[in-house]
Amino acid sequence: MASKSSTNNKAASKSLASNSRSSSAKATKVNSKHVIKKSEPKVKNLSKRVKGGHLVKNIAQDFVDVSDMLEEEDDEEQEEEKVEDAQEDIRDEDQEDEEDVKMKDSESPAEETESSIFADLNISPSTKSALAQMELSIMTEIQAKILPSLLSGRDVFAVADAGAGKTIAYLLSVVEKLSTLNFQNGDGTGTIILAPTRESAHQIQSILSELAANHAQSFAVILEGSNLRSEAEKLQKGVNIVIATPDRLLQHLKTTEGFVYNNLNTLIIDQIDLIIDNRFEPIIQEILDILPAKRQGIVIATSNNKEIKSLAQVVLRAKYARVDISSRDNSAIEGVEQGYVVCESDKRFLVLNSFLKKSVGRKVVVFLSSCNMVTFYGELLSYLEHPVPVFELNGNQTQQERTIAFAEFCATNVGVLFTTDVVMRGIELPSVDFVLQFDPPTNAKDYIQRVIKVSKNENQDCKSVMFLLPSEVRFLEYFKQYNISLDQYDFASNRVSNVQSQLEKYMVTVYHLNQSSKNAYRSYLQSYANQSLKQVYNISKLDLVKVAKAFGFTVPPKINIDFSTKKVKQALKEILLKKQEESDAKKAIVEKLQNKAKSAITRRREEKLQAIVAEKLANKKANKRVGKRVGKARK
Ligand SMILES: Nc1ncnc2c1ncn2[C@@H]1O[C@H](COP(=O)(O)OP(=O)(O)OP(=O)(O)O)[C@@H](O)[C@H]1O
Repeated sequence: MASKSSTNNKAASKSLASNSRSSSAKATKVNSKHVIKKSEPKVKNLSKRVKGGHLVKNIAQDFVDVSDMLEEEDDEEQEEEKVEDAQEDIRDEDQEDEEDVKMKDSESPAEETESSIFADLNISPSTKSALAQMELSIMTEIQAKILPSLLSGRDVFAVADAGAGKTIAYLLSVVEKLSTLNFQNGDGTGTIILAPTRESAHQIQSILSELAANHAQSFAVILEGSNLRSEAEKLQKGVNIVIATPDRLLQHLKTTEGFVYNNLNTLIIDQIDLIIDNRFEPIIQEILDILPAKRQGIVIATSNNKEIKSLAQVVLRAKYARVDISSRDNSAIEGVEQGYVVCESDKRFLVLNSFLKKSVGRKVVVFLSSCNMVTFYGELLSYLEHPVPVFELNGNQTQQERTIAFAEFCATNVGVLFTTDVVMRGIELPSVDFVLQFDPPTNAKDYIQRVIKVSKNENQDCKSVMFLLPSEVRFLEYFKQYNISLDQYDFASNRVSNVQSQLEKYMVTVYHLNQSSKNAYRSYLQSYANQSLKQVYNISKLDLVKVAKAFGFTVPPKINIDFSTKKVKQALKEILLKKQEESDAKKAIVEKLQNKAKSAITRRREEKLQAIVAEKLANKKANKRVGKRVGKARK
C-alpha cells in the first residue's frame, strides 16, 4: 500500500480483620447480632411491666389468669416487634439506598504514594520479595495512584490503558489483605475477581501465581466451558481467591452447596468495558444481589463512559476513589505508522485477500468484529489455497485450541492471524509486521487499544491499517481530540486479484462454507446494528447487495438481526421490575402480618376484657347475694 495523503495494608487489614476473620467467627458474630436484635426489646418491655406492676398488684386474685395473659401479650409483643423490626429494616434499607445514591454522586480523589518504589510500601516482606522475583521495583503511574487507596480498603474505580499495570496493583492489595487476615481454606472465598473472558482470567491467574508465590492463600479459576463438578469440589474445599467469568460464578453461587462466600471482603470487576460489551450486566446484577454487601469494591476499565460509570457505581460503595489516566493524548501510540484504506463493501474482501497474498514472508494480525467472521475468513482462505498459513483465535474455540493456535502463531515467521478484540484483550502481540483493522473499532478508544498493541510490538516497523467504507470516513473526525493523524493508503485496482466468481461458486457448491458465510454475514450486520456511533456506523446506509458480495452471495441472504443492545436493556428492565415486585411483595407481607397481629391482639384483648368483666359481674352478683343473705340472717 502506498501512502497517498495525510489527514490530521496493614492498616487497612486491621479494620478488615473485624469484618471477617474466619467463617466460624463471622457466623457466631452474625448469629449473636441477630439474637440481640430480636431479644432486646422483649427484655425492655417486660422489665417495664414488672416495674410498673399494676396488673400484678391490682388483681392479685386473678394472678394466674393475668400471668397467662402477660405471656400471651408477650407473644403478641414479639409478633409486633417482628413487624416493627421488619419495618425498621425496610426503612433502613430505603434510607441507605437514598444515602448511597446521594453519596455516589460524589467521587473523591485517591491518595497518591509519596514514593513510587514498591520497596517503600507498607506491605509484607513476602509480597516485597515476590515483586523482586518478578523484577518489579518502580511503580507505574496507575499503581502509584491507586495502591494507597486499595491498601487502605477504599473502593476504587481505575481507568487506564491496557498494559498500564492495573492487574498487578489490585492483585498486590488482595494478596496482602488475605495474608494479613490469615485467610485459610476453611474461611472460604475472601476475594472474587470477575473477568470478561477465559483468556483474561488465565492471565490474571498467571500474574497472581507469581505475586502470591510466598503466601499460603489458595486461588483458582472458575470458567464457562470448564468442568463444573471439579470446580464445585474445589470451591467446597475452600478457595480464597476466585477468578471467574460472571456466568460461571453465578452458576456456582446458585447451585454449589458448601461454597462459602459469606466472608467475602473484596469484589473486583476487571475490564468492566468488556464485561458490558459481552452483555454480562444482568448477570453482574444477579451476582451483586447474592454476595455480601459489605466488602471493598474495585472496578477496572480501559475506558470510561456513562454506561461504564453507572455499572461501576452499582458495584462500588459511596465515596470511592476514581483515577482515570486513560490516554487522551496519543503518547502511547506516537511513532506507530498508522493509516486507513477506503473501499466499498463489495471490494473489502478482495482488497484484504490481495494484500494477504502479497504478504508472503510477513506476519499479519487481522481484527474482525465477531467469532463467526473469524471462522468464515479462516476457512475461506484455506479454500482459496492461500500461500500463507492461517491462524484463528475466537471465542468459540476451547481454551486449549486457542492456546495452541496462539503459540503456533507466535512461533511462526510467516502467517496471518484472524482474531477479535475480545480474544486479544490482555494478550501481548508477538513480533508482527502489520495489524489490519478489517472491521473498524467501535470508537476511538478501541482504535487506540488496538494500536497500543502495535506500539508494544517487538517489530518497530509494524504498521496499523484500518479499513473504512466511504460512509465511515467520518470516523476520522473522532481522532482529532486525540491528535492522531492517519495516512490514507490506496490499493491500486490493478493489483486487486478478482476472486469474486470463485467465492460465489463456493457458496453454491460447498454447503459448509455457505453456512459459515451466512453466519458471518449475520454477525457482521448484527455488530454493525449494535454500534453506538450511529453517525459513523449507520446500518440503514449499508448497501446490503454489496455487503453480501463480500461474503460470496449474489443476493443478500435472509436473516433475522437480533438487536442485542435492546435485549440487554430489556433484561435490565426486567431485573429492576423484579426487584420492585420483590420489595412490594415484602411490604405487602409486612402489612398483612401487621394487620393480622393487630386484629388478633384486639380480638384477644376484647375476649379477655369481656371475660374479666363477666367474672367481676358474677362476683358482684355473688357478693350481693351473699350480702343479702347475711343481711337477712342479721335481721
Ligand atoms: N511496575 C511495573 N514495572 C515493570 N513492569 C510492569 C509493572 N507493572 C506491570 N508491569 C508489566 O506490564 C505488563 C502489564 O501489566 P498488567 O497486566 O498489570 O497491566 P494491565 O493494565 O492490567 O493490562 P490489561 O488491561 O491488558 O489487563 C505485564 O507484563 C507486567 O509484568
